[in-house]
Amino acid sequence: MIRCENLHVTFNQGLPTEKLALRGVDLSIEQGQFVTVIGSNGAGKSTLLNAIAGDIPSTAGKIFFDTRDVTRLPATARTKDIARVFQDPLAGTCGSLTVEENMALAYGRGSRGKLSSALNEKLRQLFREQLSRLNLGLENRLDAEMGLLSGGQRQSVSLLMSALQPSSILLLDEHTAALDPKTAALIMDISSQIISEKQLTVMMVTHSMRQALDYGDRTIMLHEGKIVFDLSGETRAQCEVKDLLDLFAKARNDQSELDDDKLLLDS
Ligand SMILES: Nc1ncnc2c1ncn2[C@@H]1O[C@H](COP(=O)(O)OP(=O)(O)OP(=O)(O)O)[C@@H](O)[C@H]1O
Repeated sequence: MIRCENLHVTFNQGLPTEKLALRGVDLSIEQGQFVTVIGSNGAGKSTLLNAIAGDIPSTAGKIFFDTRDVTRLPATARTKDIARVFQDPLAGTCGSLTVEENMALAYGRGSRGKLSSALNEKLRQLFREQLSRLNLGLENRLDAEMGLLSGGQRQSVSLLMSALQPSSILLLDEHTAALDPKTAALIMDISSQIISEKQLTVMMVTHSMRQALDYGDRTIMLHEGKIVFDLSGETRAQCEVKDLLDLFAKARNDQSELDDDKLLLDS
């Protein structure tokens, strides 16, 4: 379970550039729940994920994993709970290491110096099995340098790597946004399989309203650092993309700006 209580994040506090990115987020996500997170540019979506992962310190409020108060724990102390996949395929993997070395790191086999000895045939077989799920032929390219793979291939490996970790929380930050539609669909398909196999607690940021409604069991919308609505159950099941846009317009009380908003992308 993830619980945020009155979470605040302020950047550049006390400076002319001060920015209140999160302004009192209260959110409780049950174990195994899959929450899609939407909101316009600058609404605070990535900041919320970063604060939960411990990459950004909170200015006020608390964060709990189950009953553990992790608010003051650094990101390194949260990695056993959290796996992440980012928008940028380069962000989650190391380009100068091979596919199997990257996967071994995710598997928790230590530093590069120890990688070759840690990589045994049993582990390679596991990696091959995982990679074959992608149908991209990567199971035959374990020794290829990650930097030589395409963005989509690299993102696919990042996703599989997230599943090799023993974590219970998966944070997806627009992880299909940089991919072509076919690869994006493949990644979403594999994401769904991994999430249900491992019964993960998931937060997925997306700019696609369609994706926000088609995946998961709850949708929250952030606006100016606050949750402006929270949909689940029958209300969400009945909700269409147009209804989401209407709700958003009401929350912002500013219909006119919607036309320019990236949220209108409905891919
Ligand atoms: N490191 C930082 N320093 C200063 N301001 C920041 C920093 N990171 C984010 N911000 C600001 O905080 C606000 C929230 O940013 P955030 O990246 O969380 O938005 P977002 O909802 O993820 O937007 P997008 O959809 O554009 O990625 C924005 O105004 C942003 O400019």
